[in-house]
Amino acid sequence: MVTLSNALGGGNTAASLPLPAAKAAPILEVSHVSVHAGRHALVEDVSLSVKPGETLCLVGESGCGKSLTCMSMLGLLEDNLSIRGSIRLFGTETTGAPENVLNGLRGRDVAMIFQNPMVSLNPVQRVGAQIAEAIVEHTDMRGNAVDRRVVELLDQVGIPNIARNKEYYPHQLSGGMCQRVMIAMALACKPRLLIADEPTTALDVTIQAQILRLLRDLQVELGLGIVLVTHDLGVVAEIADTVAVMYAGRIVEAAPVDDLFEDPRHPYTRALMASRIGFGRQPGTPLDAIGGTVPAPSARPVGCNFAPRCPMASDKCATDPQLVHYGQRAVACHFSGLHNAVPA
Ligand SMILES: Nc1ncnc2c1ncn2[C@@H]1O[C@H](COP(=O)(O)OP(=O)(O)OP(=O)(O)O)[C@@H](O)[C@H]1O
Repeated sequence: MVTLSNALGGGNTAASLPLPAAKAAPILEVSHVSVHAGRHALVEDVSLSVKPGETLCLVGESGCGKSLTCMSMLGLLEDNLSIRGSIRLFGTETTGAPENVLNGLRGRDVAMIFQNPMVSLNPVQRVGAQIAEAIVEHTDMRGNAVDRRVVELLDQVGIPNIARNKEYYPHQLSGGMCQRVMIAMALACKPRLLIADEPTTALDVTIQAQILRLLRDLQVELGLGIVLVTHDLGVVAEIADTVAVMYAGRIVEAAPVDDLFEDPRHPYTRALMASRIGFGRQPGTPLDAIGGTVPAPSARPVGCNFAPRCPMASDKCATDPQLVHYGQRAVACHFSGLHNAVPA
C-alpha cells in the first residue's frame, strides 16, 4: 500500500498516516511539476510518488495531462514544452539532467510501454531480434546468454510457441501478442519502474485482462513500481494501490484505491464513476453523467477548472480550490468536506 504523502509527494502532508508496508524509499518522486507550452500550463503543480512494488494509476478524460505527466517523468517532453518542479528517479534529479543521465535511466531502471505497440515496434525487424537489441543496448549480456534471456522474457509474458513466434515480424502477430512483446522489451533490462500509458486500450477485453494479470504477476515477481495511465476504472479497480484523478492538468483527487471507490470526494471523480468508464470505452467519449468537455489549456476558466461542468458549482468556485490533504487522501474541491480539515 501507499500513503497519500507517497502518492502526492509527501512534503506538505502533515496529516499523512504512514502505512506499515510503506517503509521503502520512493523510486519515483514528482514534486510540484508544471509543464508549459508558452504561457499555457498543460500540467500544473503535480506531485506524486511511487515505491517499489506499488501501482499508481493516473485517470481522467482525454487531454487532462496524464501522458505529459508520464513523458516528463522520463525527460521525453517535446521541445516546445518547458518544465518546472522536481522529478527524482531512484534519488537522481532528472529535470534539467543531461541526456546521458536520462538515457542511463531509461530502458534500464525505468521502462515505458505505450498504447499502441505497432507504433513502438520496428516493423522490419523480427520481434526476438528487437528484444535482443534492447538487452545488448542496456546490459553487459552477449552471445548465447542474450538468446536465452529473449526466450525467458517471452515465456514470462506468456508468448506461446516461442521458437516460432520470436522469428515473426510484428505484423505477423496479433495486437495482444505485440503488446506482450512490448512488455518483454520493457522488462528486458529488469527495470525497477514501469511507466505504462494506456497499455491495454487498443486490445480486446480478454487480452486486456490477461495483460493486466501479467503486469500484476510480474510486479509481485520483480517488485516493480508501476505508473499506469488509463481511462478505464475497471482497470484501476483491478490493479491500483493508489489513484490520482487528473482534470485539466491538475490532480483533483488522490487516494488509496479502496477509499476512492468507496467514497469519492471530488465531483469529477464521482462523474467518472457514474459514467461507468469501463472496459472498451473509447478515449474522448463524453461522460454520460456530465456534459461538456475538458477545457483546452488556452481556455481554462477563472477559479475551479471543473466548475462549468460541475453540478455543485456555486459562487465559491470562482476561487481556485487548493489541493487539501487529509489522512490518506487529497482533494481539490470547496465541497469535499475536507477543506476545513488540514490545509496543504
Ligand atoms: N507538445 C505539445 N504542445 C502543445 N500542447 C500539447 C503538447 N502535447 C500535449 N499538449 C496538450 O496538453 C494537454 C494534455 O495532453 P496529454 O496528452 O497529456 O493528455 P492525456 O490526459 O494524456 O490525454 P489522452 O488520454 O488523450 O492521451 C492537451 O490539451 C494536449 O492537447
